[in-house]
Amino acid sequence: MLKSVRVEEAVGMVLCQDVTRIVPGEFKGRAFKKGHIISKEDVPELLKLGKEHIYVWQSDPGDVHEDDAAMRLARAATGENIACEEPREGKSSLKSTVKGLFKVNTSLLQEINSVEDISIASLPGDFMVECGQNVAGARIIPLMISDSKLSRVEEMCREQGSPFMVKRYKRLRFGIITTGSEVYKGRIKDKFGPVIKEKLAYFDAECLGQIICTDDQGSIESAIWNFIEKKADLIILTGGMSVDPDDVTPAAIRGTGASIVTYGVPVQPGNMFMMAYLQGTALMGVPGCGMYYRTTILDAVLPRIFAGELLDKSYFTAMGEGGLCSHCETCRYPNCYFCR
Ligand SMILES: Nc1nc2c(c(=O)[nH]1)N[C@H]1C(S)=C(S)[C@@H](COP(=O)(O)OP(=O)(O)OC[C@H]3O[C@@H](n4cnc5c(N)ncnc54)[C@H](O)[C@@H]3O)O[C@H]1N2
Ligand code: MOO
Repeated sequence: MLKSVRVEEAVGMVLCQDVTRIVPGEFKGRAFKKGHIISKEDVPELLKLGKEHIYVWQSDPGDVHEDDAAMRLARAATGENIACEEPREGKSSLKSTVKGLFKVNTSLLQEINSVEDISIASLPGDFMVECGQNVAGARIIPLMISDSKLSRVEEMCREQGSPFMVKRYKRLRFGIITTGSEVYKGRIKDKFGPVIKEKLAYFDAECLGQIICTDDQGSIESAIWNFIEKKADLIILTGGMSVDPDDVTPAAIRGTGASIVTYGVPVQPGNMFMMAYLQGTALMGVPGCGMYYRTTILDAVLPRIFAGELLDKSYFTAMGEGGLCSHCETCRYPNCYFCR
């Protein structure tokens, strides 16, 4: 239990929170550390900081102090490939121990945060994270909490698992099929292949090659089968995705008998994107915008493919809200709302 006492009477007692000193333009920080045993010399200092009364700790078996509580919360919430740190100022940070895709059990996190005085804030789910990146912070609303509330949270996590985990990216094999008579016939230089290769380099993927096809359905289908035989996990087809008579890429994908997840997504740039699966291989038809804009639908989809997830139609339909890129002067994706 916390008890307020006059500073003059607090000598020998344990300070229950950090005491902050602010001198404008000079200093802002901790003057006294939580846990400090107050001495006679501290009394005038505390009075100068404007503290005539302070909280001291009076032990009560039903209460847990904020640091211990933060640690218990963080431990309960820590899932696969996540580590939690010793609390500082009543907060324990959860960090990813790998590069990968951060996943959140949204309903569980909401249930946890519905317990009074509990607060866990995290990155949004399906966020690409680096090794060592902060993914969540756990703290209680100060300065102490009843053991029963913490136990409730621990029980939820025992029953439903942790609300957070990070999925490591798999090492996938991919092929690129570049379509367009202008590229095939050498009228222009291919600019799409390098963009795709650069995006995939982030995931440390293995490139099985690039096939350049003219706008002919049969040739594109053969190129798809070529990569299927080479056991590609992922085939990316570029160009020919929209409305001209020469745009035959969607027809070629359908022509292989692949099952189509979607043709068209509520995302700009990326409207004319196609996603399909053929014998377990993911096929992606990427429209011309994927070559032009820094961030498109492809950047939202790739991390989930590399995390080993199977994508369905509802994943794409949910992208409408937040699917409109603002084309910021400096793109900070994934630190933005796009495709969440
Ligand atoms: N009336 C409509 N017009 C457009 C629509 C629509 O719905 N109705 N959709 C638009 C969208 S969205 C996109 S994105 C673009 C492009 O779609 P495509 O994937 O069909 O792109 P292409 O026509 O094949 O090429 C567009 C442009 O880019 C050049 N290109 C293509 N591939 C390469 C490459 N590998 N290297 C260099 N340059 C390349 C190509 O020469 C064209 O200039 O359609 C909108 N239009
Ligand atoms: O497929 Mo287009 O992507 O929206 O510019």
